[in-house]
Amino acid sequence: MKVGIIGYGAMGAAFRSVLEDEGGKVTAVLGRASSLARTRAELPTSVLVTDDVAAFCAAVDVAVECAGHEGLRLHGPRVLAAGIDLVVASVGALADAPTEAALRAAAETGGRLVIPAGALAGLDALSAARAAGLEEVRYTSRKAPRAWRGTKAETMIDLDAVTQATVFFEGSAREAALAFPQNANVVAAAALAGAGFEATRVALMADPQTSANRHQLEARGAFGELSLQVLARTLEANPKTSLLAPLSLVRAVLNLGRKVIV
Ligand SMILES: NC(=O)C1=CN([C@@H]2O[C@H](COP(=O)(O)OP(=O)(O)OC[C@H]3O[C@@H](n4cnc5c(N)ncnc54)[C@H](OP(=O)(O)O)[C@@H]3O)[C@@H](O)[C@H]2O)C=CC1
Ligand SMILES: O=C([O-])CC(=O)C(=O)O
Repeated sequence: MKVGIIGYGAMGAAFRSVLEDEGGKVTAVLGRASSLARTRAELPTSVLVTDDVAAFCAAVDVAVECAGHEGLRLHGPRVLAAGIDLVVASVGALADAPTEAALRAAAETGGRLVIPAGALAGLDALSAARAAGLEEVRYTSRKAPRAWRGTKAETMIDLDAVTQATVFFEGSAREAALAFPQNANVVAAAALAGAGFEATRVALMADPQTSANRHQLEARGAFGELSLQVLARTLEANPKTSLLAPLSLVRAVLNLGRKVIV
């Protein structure tokens, strides 16, 4: 399987490293023109590094998006339309209805759109439980103040002055995913798996006592109750992003080529 990466930042690089440890092969990277030289320098010459979507599509069987909401919106539909399966990290982009519609329409006749759990756990149970009816789904994210820098959180809470775990946002999964494109992709995946973007409730917290990303998921329905917590190590290159996220992308890609899928 020839694997392509769209967006080679912290997640893309971690994904490639783990995929290759697991025996997979990255054959192409699609980046922005402004960062091609930097990306080229980080990769062996056998990997195509390009900003040309057609050339990228010709070089891969499967694509993994690690490029942020705008990157998924720009490239996702074209990659799917070329018949290439697309595993996405920036799931929160689907909280924008036209983007969700464009991706679903392209997947209808093209490659499959794969939405992995990313840094969260429990999406299998949530998705299964939905068939019997979900009454409540709540997600809470707790990250160090530095993980919220450069985001809308800076206008909601004084990240330099926070001394204890503090909630600075409460709302729906749609509101969270659109307002925090670098930090609330997991709740978009939970919403798509379970109760939907409106009914899935979200709280976001800054916690100066933690260096990990803490994800909590609670659900209640006809199936019973679910309560879980992921205390995730973050990537050195980006404290917003949990290591579990690129690991989840690797699992999703490898499962596409397996006969026995767990
Ligand atoms: N599902 C999940 O669990 C998680 C999902 N995410 C999502 O993954 C994304 C990537 O995370 P991370 O790697 O840590 O972020 P980074 O900021 O480290 O990397 C993003 C990369 O995407 C590139 N990029 C931006 N726009 C485009 C574009 N139009 N085409 C191609 N490449 C582009 C950037 O390139 P440049 O150098 O030019 O800026 C950069 O290299 C996040 O933005 C978020 O949406 C993140 C964490 C968890
Ligand atoms: O990596 C994480 O901890 C989760 C994250 O940023 C996201 O969902 O966007």
